[in-house]
Amino acid sequence: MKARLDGATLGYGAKPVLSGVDFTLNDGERVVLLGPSGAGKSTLLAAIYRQMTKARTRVALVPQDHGLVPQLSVRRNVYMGRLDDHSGIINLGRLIHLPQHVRDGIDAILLPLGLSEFATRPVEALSGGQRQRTALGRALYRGGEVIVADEPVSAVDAVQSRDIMSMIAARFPTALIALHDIDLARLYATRIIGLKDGRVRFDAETKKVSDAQIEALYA
Ligand SMILES: Nc1ncnc2c1ncn2[C@@H]1O[C@H](COP(=O)(O)OP(=O)(O)OP(=O)(O)O)[C@@H](O)[C@H]1O
Repeated sequence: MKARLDGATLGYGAKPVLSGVDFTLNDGERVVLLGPSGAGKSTLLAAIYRQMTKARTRVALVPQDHGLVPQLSVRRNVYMGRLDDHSGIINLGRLIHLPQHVRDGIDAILLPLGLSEFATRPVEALSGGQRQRTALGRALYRGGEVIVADEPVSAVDAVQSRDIMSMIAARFPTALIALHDIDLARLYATRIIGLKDGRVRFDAETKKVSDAQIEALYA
């Protein structure tokens, strides 16, 4: 088991966003969260991410806003995925010069993401889809037991989306991902959770979730 909530109430102020949440993320699962905008997908992801980092599980995160440093190059933003593997002094040095072996490791990640030609470009000069792929690159470079990703393919095309989800599946044994694309969720997830109106509406193996259940989330 990677994380667990028992009847949790999650939110930001007096009014909860989600209540009565029972949720377990098991090893080897690929769990996808579905639900309309504002249903609480990011809120649930954040709670699970916090719990796992507190327990010192190595987690790679793809936040919805990407969390990139706009002035730094694609390569350096990807390097950020492993900042906490090194001392401050090493990281400071690498801000100025990335050793060849580190560069090679990063470039191997950039290639399948179609970002090789942008390696030295500052993130602020990239398109939305290129930025999103940079954030994914940072997570793939980090690696770990789990990935937590908030709509990680919202800005890329359908073919790229499938390729990226395959890369995620190959690299991370366990995943918790919020998606908007229902077909992609069905293709990728071993389990789907539906959120609506402050509650978990269903939580089941993908093949046991009906189209009607999913449609009801967005009705
Ligand atoms: N930092 C915050 N402070 C206060 N309220 C917040 C904060 N973040 C989110 N909310 C509110 O919590 C609710 C759930 O937001 P959340 O981002 O979890 O939804 P979501 O399902 O991820 O939506 P989307 O699909 O649009 O990203 C919304 O009503 C939102 O306005």
